[in-house]
Amino acid sequence: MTRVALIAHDEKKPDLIEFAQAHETQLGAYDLIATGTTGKRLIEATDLEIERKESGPLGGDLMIGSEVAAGKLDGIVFLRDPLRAQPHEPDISALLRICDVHDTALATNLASATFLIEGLAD
Ligand SMILES: O=C(CO)COP(=O)(O)O
Repeated sequence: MTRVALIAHDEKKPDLIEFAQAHETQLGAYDLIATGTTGKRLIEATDLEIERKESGPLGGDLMIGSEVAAGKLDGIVFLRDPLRAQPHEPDISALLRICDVHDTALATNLASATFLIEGLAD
């Protein structure tokens, strides 16, 4: 089954929620995982079932990265906040890097997230 990770930094969580609501039917057909707070907010705002990992600053990005390394994920939507530094920047860089190592589809803004989700549907 297609497995997708959803992640957003705090300033971008409203955008990700709106995106998930707009694509709820399609996302509902997938195995979904998310970092802790992102998952909590998405579950509150949609009817999607989502497996929650740790919060990003507590290792959630790395947990999702380990799934990428294990070849378990088909795509990641990761709406980063480009305007604020994050305390766990090394973990974020590690996740982006491992996606490139394994050629795993990664969207870091809404425009590319739309392409990713449309691509998964094909
Ligand atoms: O910090 C994050 C990604 O780097 C996201 O973590 P939360 O979903 O727990 O806010």
